[in-house]
Amino acid sequence: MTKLGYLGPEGTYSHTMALRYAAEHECQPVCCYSLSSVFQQVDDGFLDMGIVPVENSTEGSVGETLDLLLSCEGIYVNAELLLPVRHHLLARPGTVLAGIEKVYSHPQALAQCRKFIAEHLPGAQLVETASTAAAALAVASAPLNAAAIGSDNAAATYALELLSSDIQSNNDNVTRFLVISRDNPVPAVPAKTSLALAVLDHPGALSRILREFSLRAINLTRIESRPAGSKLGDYIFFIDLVGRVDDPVVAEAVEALSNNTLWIKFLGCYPACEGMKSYQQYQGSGYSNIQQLRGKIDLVDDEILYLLTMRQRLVDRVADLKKDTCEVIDQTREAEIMNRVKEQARENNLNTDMVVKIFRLMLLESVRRQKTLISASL
Ligand SMILES: O=C(O)C(=O)C[C@]1(C(=O)O)C=C[C@@H](O)C=C1
Repeated sequence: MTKLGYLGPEGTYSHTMALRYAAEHECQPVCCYSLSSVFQQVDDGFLDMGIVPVENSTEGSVGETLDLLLSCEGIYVNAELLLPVRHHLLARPGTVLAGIEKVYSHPQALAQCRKFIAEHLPGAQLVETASTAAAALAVASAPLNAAAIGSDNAAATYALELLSSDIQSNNDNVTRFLVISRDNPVPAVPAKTSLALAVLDHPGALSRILREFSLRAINLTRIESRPAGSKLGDYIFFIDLVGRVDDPVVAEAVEALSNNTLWIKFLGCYPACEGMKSYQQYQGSGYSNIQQLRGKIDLVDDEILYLLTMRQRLVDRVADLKKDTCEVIDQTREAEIMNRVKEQARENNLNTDMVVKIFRLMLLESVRRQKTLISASL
């Protein structure tokens, strides 16, 4: 039977997720005692798959999972799963709410149930444990004045009762898990693709990377930075995008990233989870029909207009500096600009006459605008 590793001990939310996945996919959950052990055992072939938490809607990313995804060669993401986090107050049979003096749980779970504790257990001592499962285990052999905060699965695992259900302050608290394995069959659409990349250290590199996606209407559902572990200020970016890795538009964007990246690592392509917003927004991409192409042309036009606006703002600032001399036209600078753009036009196989006309028009407009601004300020 297929073996699925999860971060134990039994009764953790990872265990709950593993049980749910195993029920649907006929596999056997295997308890591991660290995230790196899940990755290592998948890599060694002892486990076929692993299930690992990657982010929580309240607490943010699980950095260790991201680091392991990056450092383990030949391990890919095959699925994403969402688990709504439901905390309950667990206690041994016979315990009553009024008699509880100690509450055990992981610090995050205690924090996430702050309102309930303040209202119903204001005098109780809070005891922090390594996991919600460890809290349930402690309470299973404690006197009847103790309770744990954890899942219904932890209650079942350690023969505890639910004294109060759904005691979390935020009902939208969700943890996202990834299923990892050694192979990565490209799924049917809708799918997501995860990448990690190191951005070159020059101004604008990150914005150019993001532009390659926005120009192609590729929706990024997540971008996360992690320290590269080398020197302070060096970061690695983790990107999740909506689209299959073999979609020509996605492939073209990834190819275009190479000008601004040191390296790119493909982390996996997997079905987009139905609960994710991005899934509902997924329209499909491509270059195959006129609507799709016109949509992309509109995005490029938006970008041109945005850049014209940015250029105009800079020209206005130069006008400010020219107030004293009132000499607006700078022939040397204009020649420099024209030479540069002509060369780039040739390199990019653009009609140089057209590019020259556009830039002449822009420079003419700069001069007109600067003259108006300067005379208005005098
Ligand atoms: O660089 C300058 O001095 C500017 O005023 C900007 C600018 C331009 O639009 O790029 C505008 C007019 C000058 O003749 C040269 C260049």
